[in-house]
Amino acid sequence: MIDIRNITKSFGDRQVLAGISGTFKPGDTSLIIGGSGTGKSVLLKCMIGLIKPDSGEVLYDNRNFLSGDINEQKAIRREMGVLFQGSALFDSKTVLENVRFPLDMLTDQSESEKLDRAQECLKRVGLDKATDRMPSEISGGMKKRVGIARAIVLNPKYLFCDEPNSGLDPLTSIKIDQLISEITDEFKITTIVITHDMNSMMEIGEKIMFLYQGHKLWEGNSNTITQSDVKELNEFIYANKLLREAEK
Ligand SMILES: Nc1ncnc2c1ncn2[C@@H]1O[C@H](COP(=O)(O)OP(=O)(O)OP(=O)(O)O)[C@@H](O)[C@H]1O
Repeated sequence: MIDIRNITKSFGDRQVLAGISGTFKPGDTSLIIGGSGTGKSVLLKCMIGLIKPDSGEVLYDNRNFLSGDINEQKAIRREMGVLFQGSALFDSKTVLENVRFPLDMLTDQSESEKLDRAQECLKRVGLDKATDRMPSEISGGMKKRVGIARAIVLNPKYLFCDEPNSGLDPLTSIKIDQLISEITDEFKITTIVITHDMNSMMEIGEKIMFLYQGHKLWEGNSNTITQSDVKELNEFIYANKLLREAEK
């Protein structure tokens, strides 16, 4: 369970997060949605420790990530998996080496243990036959799968995905969403996905938080999102629908 409490962040005199609170549960794929520049990525970065908020708390299973002691912070970091936008694979490493990388960096497992675990994760994402390929030789959807395998290789309790569908066609996007959702459910991970993809919202939004100009304006799920009376959310959904129509 992740609890965020009253997170604020400004850059100069521009307030980007104006006091965001919320709870994210294990086994749920929770979405943070909103238009461009509304603070989604900054919020995610505050949660994983890449940006220090001006105020507020982030609790990982009741452990205070921002003001806890350094060893506790390290332990929490070790329990996080992150799928970055664009997958962020190492171009000079094979698929298998990319997935093995966190094990090389953060564990003292034997070579065979690391190999087994990396292969197991690649199998889980359906890429066990692509282990020796280079990132330049695989499709965008496969790269995302490698990114997911790498994000789960250390068995995370918390998984963060920043725009996992960016650059993918609608069908591949749905498959990636389903994979994230299945893995979340299977391993009871607390997963947070940043997206502005309408399909994702309808397919995997067990909990959805809508940000608008640094404020949380609405919270609900894929069943309640179309019934909201929040004008800004309805406009966001409408704009998304128009975009989808235009893409057809
Ligand atoms: N390091 C920074 N320094 C100054 N301003 C920043 C910094 N990081 C983000 N911002 C600003 O904070 C605002 C929110 O940015 P953020 O990246 O969180 O938006 P977003 O909702 O994720 O948008 P998008 O969907 O386009 O990625 C933007 O106006 C951005 O320019």
